[in-house]
Amino acid sequence: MLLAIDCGNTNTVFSIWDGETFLCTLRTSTHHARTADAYFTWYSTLIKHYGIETDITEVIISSTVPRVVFNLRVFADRFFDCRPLVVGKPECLLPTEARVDAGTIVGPDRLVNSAGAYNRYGGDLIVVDFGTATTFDVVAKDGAYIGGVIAPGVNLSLEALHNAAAALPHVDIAKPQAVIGTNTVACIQSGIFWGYVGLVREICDRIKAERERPMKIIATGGLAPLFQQSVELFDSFDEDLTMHGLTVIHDYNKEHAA
Ligand SMILES: Nc1ncnc2c1ncn2[C@@H]1O[C@H](COP(=O)(O)OP(=O)(O)O)[C@@H](O)[C@H]1O
Ligand SMILES: CC(C)(COP(=O)(O)O)[C@@H](O)C(=O)NCCC(=O)O
Ligand SMILES: [K+]
Repeated sequence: MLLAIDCGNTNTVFSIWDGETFLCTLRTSTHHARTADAYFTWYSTLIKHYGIETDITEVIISSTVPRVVFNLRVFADRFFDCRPLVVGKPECLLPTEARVDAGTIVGPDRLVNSAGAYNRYGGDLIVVDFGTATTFDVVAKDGAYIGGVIAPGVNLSLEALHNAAAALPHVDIAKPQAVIGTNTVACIQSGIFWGYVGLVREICDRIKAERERPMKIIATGGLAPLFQQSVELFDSFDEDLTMHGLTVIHDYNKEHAA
């Protein structure tokens, strides 16, 4: 069985893949100082709680936070006696190319999303991931990641308003009743919600115009459905796209191992 780990700047997600389905998905906050022992304590408690029979023999990691990789490597080695595959490291082969400026280190989550999306939907895609940052990954006809867009994440924008303006409270994102807010919370929700609808639409339209072709828009990340329910922004919402991408990259490396 494969343990796939997707470490973002906010959350770290573990999923167990038995070759056909994800048996479970566990989520913890990302914290670089968490030790291998602490990961295992958390992990084994939840596995026991859910009563899942596991036999982890392989681990694959994608991390947008380089500092956490060391402890995750020790975790894989100590508790599963295996050397994890780390996306972005030279020994981890990718099924598709990244055609970007020389010297650019693309976020591994974006390479994984591109590989997962190409496998499920084919080429000519825009993958929108609502994480700490909101990323747009452009996938060419042949599956190559050819660049994209990085915008501040929804929650990050809400936090930035609260942190910088003394009179603005912390607000959770929600679809506002109207565009014109008649109280402070409604005003902030409107600014972020409708601002993001505009941001996503404008960026996707401009990418399509720049590429001069129709493209499918695939959304992932917990906040995508919130946007989709009010306006048609995406062609598909794919909750486990990053995890799927990790299994695709894992399979590719098994097939092509020397
Ligand atoms: N279903 C959801 N509803 C509301 N907020 C969510 C949901 N899923 C994730 N978030 C929030 O969205 C932000 C990004 O989360 P996540 O996708 O886990 O980011 P990352 O991959 O960068 O760690 C975080 O602030 C998180 O709390
Ligand atoms: C853009 C990101 C911060 C998004 O990370 P996330 O929101 O998933 O935590 C990450 O993909 C990253 O650090 N990228 C490096 C630069 C690049 O992709 O071009
Ligand atoms: K992510």
